[in-house]
Amino acid sequence: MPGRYYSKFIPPSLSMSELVCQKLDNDATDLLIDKWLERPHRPDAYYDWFQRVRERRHHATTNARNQQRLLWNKGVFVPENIFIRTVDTGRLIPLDRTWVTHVYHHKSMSRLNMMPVIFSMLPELMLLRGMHDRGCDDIYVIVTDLKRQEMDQVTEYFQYTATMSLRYLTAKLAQQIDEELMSAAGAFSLDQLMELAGLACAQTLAKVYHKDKYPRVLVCCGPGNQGGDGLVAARHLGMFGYQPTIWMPKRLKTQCDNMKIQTLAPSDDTHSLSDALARSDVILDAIFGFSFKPPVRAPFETALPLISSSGLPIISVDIPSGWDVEHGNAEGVGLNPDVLISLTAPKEGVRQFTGRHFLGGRFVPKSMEEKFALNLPDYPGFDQIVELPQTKGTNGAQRL
Ligand SMILES: NC(=O)C1=CN([C@@H]2O[C@H](COP(=O)(O)OP(=O)(O)OC[C@H]3O[C@@H](n4cnc5c(N)ncnc54)[C@H](O)[C@@H]3O)[C@@H](O)[C@H]2O)[C@H](O)CC1
Ligand SMILES: [K+]
Repeated sequence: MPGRYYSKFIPPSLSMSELVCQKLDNDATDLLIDKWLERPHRPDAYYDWFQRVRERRHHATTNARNQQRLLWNKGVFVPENIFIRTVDTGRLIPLDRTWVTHVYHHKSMSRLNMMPVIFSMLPELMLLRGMHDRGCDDIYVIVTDLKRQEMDQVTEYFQYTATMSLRYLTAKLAQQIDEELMSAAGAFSLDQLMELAGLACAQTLAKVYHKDKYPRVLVCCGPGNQGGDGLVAARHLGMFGYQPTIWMPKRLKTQCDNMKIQTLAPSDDTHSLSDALARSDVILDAIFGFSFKPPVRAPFETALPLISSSGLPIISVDIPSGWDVEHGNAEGVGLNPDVLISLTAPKEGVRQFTGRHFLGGRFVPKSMEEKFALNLPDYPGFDQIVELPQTKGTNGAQRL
């Protein structure tokens, strides 16, 4: 992993490591298991359970079901050098952190007292075994070739994320922070904030959708400040070499006109939107932000389904339009974007968002970050955006 970037909010993942995956045959697996069983221990429920796991494995392979595999690379096979991978993400997790984050939560382990073996590998393997019982017979054990110092860094990452996590904002808190940014505590003007927010949106789009393949960006702007973010983003996208078109049923903005960015005539019908969708490669959804209150009103109640049915990739600003700021897409009327760029801090409603998730709004003073316990991630280098880990929806077990 040397030289590869990860931080407290960008977890180390399989793609960052140079694993040599190896599939063990049954004899080799047995040898390894026997070696573990030789480790000093008192025979207990874990020992029995692991024996049963072994038997089941033999039974499974005899019946030509999925093979059990241990995967590792050339690293030295010692507990300090071992990560496991969770079944539902592609993350690598050091064993000691796994104990905290997963063992306690696994139903099948609840009847056992786990404390005596907290530092042992065995329950981890059983845990994995138990987790995989539902879907497959593989045990994924990944031995890395990380140096001690790198292991410490990764462990530090997990310790950090176990104790701190990014705060998700309610609508009220988002509004309060917004106001505070424009009070003496932040001393920003609305235009300044919007400029930085719009730049972050444009950077996110450019990072995910390259201009050679997705030159025609349809920027859909709503009636509030988020619509302003969209206009700023359109201007930056124009500067970056994209060909933005603005759909903004409520008002016009001179800067974009000056740049000859095509703006569809404001209108409450959605014909112009339908036409524009047919001529676009990607959509920037800057319709509703944290002041949205359902249900969706005209003309957006027609516009959102039109946008969804276009099949074009969508990047949403702050919250996918149509989602309740705190309860998400419970009503099912909102857009389902591929990418989300949250501003300042993610909103409660997007906890379940499974696409690529970026954070922008690199303008929050440290004092405000601490006051509101936002636990913001570090922005890399001079970027206006930082990508957050995807919350769920990827199955690491299938990705290796
Ligand atoms: N600090 C920051 O993070 C900054 C974020 N910015 C962006 O501003 C929006 C919030 O702006 P606001 O003007 O408060 O609200 P909206 O953009 O969400 O728009 C409200 C707008 O929409 C209308 N509306 C509300 N509900 C409905 C509905 N059901 N149907 C139709 N229309 C509806 C309402 O009447 C208003 O006109 C935030 O999300 C960020 O994107 C700032 O740019 C900079 C600081
Ligand atoms: K939005």
